[in-house]
Amino acid sequence: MSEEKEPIRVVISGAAGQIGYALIPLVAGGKTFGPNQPIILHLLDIPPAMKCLGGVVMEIEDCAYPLVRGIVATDSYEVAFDKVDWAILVGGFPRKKGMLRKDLLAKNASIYIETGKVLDRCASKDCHVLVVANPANTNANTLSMNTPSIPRGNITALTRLDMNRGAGILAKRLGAKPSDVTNVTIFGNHSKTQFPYIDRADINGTPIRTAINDDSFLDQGFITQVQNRGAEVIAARGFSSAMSAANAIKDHVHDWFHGTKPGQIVSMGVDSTGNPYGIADGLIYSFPVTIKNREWAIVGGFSLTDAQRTLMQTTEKELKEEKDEVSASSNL
Ligand SMILES: NC(=O)c1ccc[n+]([C@@H]2O[C@H](COP(=O)([O-])OP(=O)(O)OC[C@H]3O[C@@H](n4cnc5c(N)ncnc54)[C@H](O)[C@@H]3O)[C@@H](O)[C@H]2O)c1
Repeated sequence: MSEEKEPIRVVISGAAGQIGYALIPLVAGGKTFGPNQPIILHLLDIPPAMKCLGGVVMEIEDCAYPLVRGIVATDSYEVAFDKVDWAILVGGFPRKKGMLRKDLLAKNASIYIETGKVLDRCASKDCHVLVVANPANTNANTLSMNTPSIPRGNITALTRLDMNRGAGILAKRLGAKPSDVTNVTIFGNHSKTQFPYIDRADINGTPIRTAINDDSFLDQGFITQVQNRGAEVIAARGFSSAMSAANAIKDHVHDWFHGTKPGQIVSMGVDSTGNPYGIADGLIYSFPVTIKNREWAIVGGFSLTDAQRTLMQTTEKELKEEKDEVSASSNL
């Protein structure tokens, strides 16, 4: 009989929210870290959400998950981040009606400065961090500037949902299985400026451009559809994507933990410093990556037309502006 693995500590912030409710069953049920990896769940939320979080804890207990070896539910950052190995940061301040982007950035910057400071002090020095809360790339960058003792490569932002959306749209158009569409790439920010790139994507070995045979759709309609999909879900449901966001978090963390398969390329918001695409250093920008031993590497050499380079620069410009706005609001 093989020896049981040591449990790892996994914190989910914003655990009482919509995404938390859809994500916890995936993490607790072994879909992220695998069916043999015991976990201790740390669940963080703010004081007004503690009653609701108490109900979530009861439900986790009632699921009797074999892998869950402990639950810590708290509104204290110090308790939540104590010795954690993985941090999935979903908690943040939502955009309210009439709120300026500048104000949203400043509000979340203050949360992610504090989160970074406490994480740096309390978490494992090899803590792997995924930031989900929007503006995800910029929150991840703000956090990283406040975690000097955690490697910058360990801080990432979620763009896997955009990648999955792209694969889903292409598969639907082809009447195919989404899992047959591989290597759709997201460049840039998790926002409406993101650039979904399909010239390395294929379906069962056939390039997507050949299979779809409609350049005007691929170079325009498809891009706009992926960029606007989140807003479409909000307009229909009245809430932002939660089931699909949780599923994408599961995919991101699963591939980071276990590594990518041969030939598989995934998208993650990662440190842009030294990237092979000429994007400015010091951003958290989404690139195509492969992953081995829990370290990602950017895949270079994608061929790009001038129009595609312009799309990459548009989303880069937005990230630079967000970074500057955060610096101006917080003297980072
Ligand atoms: N990157 C992506 O692909 C992606 C996709 C979907 C949603 N999102 C973002 O994820 C975030 C969460 O979405 P949701 O639908 O679960 O929202 P939600 O409002 O249902 O839940 C957010 C939770 O965070 C908590 N929270 C607020 N401030 C906190 C803080 N300082 N510390 C800890 N917890 C805090 C809230 O109390 C709430 O329980 C939002 O910012 C949303 O825009 C990102």
